[in-house]
Formats: sequence, C-alpha cells, structure tokens
Amino acid sequence: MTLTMAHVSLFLDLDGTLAPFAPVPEGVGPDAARNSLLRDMQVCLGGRMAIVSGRSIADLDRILEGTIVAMAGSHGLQRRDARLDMLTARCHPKLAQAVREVAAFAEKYPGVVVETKPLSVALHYRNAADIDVQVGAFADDLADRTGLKLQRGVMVAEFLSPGMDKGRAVRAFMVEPPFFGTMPLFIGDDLTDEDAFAAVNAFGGVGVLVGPPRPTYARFRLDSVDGVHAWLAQALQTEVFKLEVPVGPSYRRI
Ligand SMILES: O=P(O)(O)OC[C@H]1O[C@H](O[C@H]2O[C@H](CO)[C@@H](O)[C@H](O)[C@H]2O)[C@H](O)[C@@H](O)[C@@H]1O
Repeated sequence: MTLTMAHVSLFLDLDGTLAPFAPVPEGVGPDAARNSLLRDMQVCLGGRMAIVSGRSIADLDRILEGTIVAMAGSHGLQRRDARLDMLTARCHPKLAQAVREVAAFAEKYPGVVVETKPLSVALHYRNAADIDVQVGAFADDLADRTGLKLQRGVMVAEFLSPGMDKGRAVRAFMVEPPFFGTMPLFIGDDLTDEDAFAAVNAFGGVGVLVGPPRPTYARFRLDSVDGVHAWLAQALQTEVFKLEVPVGPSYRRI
C-alpha cells in the first residue's frame, strides 16, 4: 500500500517507536538526528503531524527540544493542538493517595521505578524480578479503591484520571484543522496504542505496529525503532508512505 503524503496526517508514539527503551524514563533524552527528522516531517506534512504519548507534554518538549507543535501527552489527558492551544484535564482528587501507595509498593521490590507525572503515576517494573502477579493484584486493588483508571502497558502499570486514551486524542485532532479530511496514519508499539489504531481505522486510516506481530488493530508492521527512522527518512525523500509488511491475518483483531 502506498499513501501520498499530501493526503495523510501522521500520529507517532514516542517510547518504543521513535526512541528505544532505556532502563529509566529520564534515560530517554534529545537526539539530534531524530529531532531533525521529525522537524522535516512536520514541515513536509504542513503541520499534519502529532506525537501521541503517555509522557507529559513537558517531558515530550524536553526530549523533542520543543520542535513539535501538536502533541497529546499523558495518554490524551493533555493536548496541545496545531494552534498551540493547550487543553488539560483536571488532576484526579485521589492521585496524591495513589502516588503514596505506589511509592510504598516500590520500596518492597528492588528495581521498581515510580514515575510521578502531572496527571498520573506510573509503576515501571522492567528492571524488577518477576513480579507480574504482585503488580497485578496491587494495581487492581488501588484502581478499585481510588476510581483511578488502571492503564497497563508492557512492564508498567499506570494510574490516571478516567475518560481519555490515545484513540480519543487522535479523534480530537482529526476533527480540527489541519488534520480534518485527511487519512490518519498511527505508528506505535505498546498496548496503549491499540485505542489509537482502532481510531485511525474508524477514520479510514491505517495503524502500523512496531515490533513483532501480536493481536492488534494495526494492519501493517515495522520491525524496530531504527526501522521507523529509516521508513520516515525514505518517506521524506519519496513523498509517499510505503506500507509493505502486513501484520498478518491471524493477528488482526478486526
Ligand atoms: O506512549 P509512549 O510514548 O510509548 O510512552 C509510554 C511510556 O513511556 C515511558 O516509559 C517506557 O519507556 C521508559 C524509557 O525507555 C522505560 O524505562 C519504561 O520501562 C517504559 O514503560 C514513559 O516513562 C512513560 O511515562 C510513558 O507512559
């Protein structure tokens, strides 16, 4: 499948898609080559490009050096539109309690990293021993007691205000200029990106999964972060997005 750039809006996840994983969240920093590629892509698409991430917008600006205009951060709880207007959800009244309880849980398990964000708290256990079961029980209970939404990703449990996700963020961009009326393309790797894959499908667009095949709403696949960079560079040169590797019928959820 080949998509002419002039008809496309591009939505990109950050961690695992544009940036390789690091042991801790702050381990991801600015990268001159990546940021220059994204800047060029934003210009080439006439601003029809947005980063859609679980990170806060302030953190995205740190990593991307403030060069990208449209962004959804904190899984859509924060959104900066193409006119630079900011929309931010209210902080959940039980967030402070969740931060305390997550910190207390982390003290029991070496390697667990707590990331406190403006509108959520994430418990990362990428570097901890096999504690999936303990995290699962703790996270379900905390979400039940606080009313916070539990968002699971790969080796992470995050607690945030209910009501938003990456799919809703993509939908919000798609009804505004300069995105309105174009075909959305979403590139992402994590479970949290599935809402966005489903959203682009509803707009007649296409999702691209980064990494090995898995059950997904995405229709195409790229192998790795390096593969995403090379694919974006090729698109800039040719002014078309070429989608060559289907995700495989047995993995398609739709
Ligand atoms: O939606 P994304 O842009 O993919 O962001 C998802 C989360 O990414 C970050 O955590 C992940 O990457 C870290 C750095 O590589 C890694 O240490 C951690 O284990 C991963 O879960 C970020 O820190 C989170 O805030 C984002 O929600």
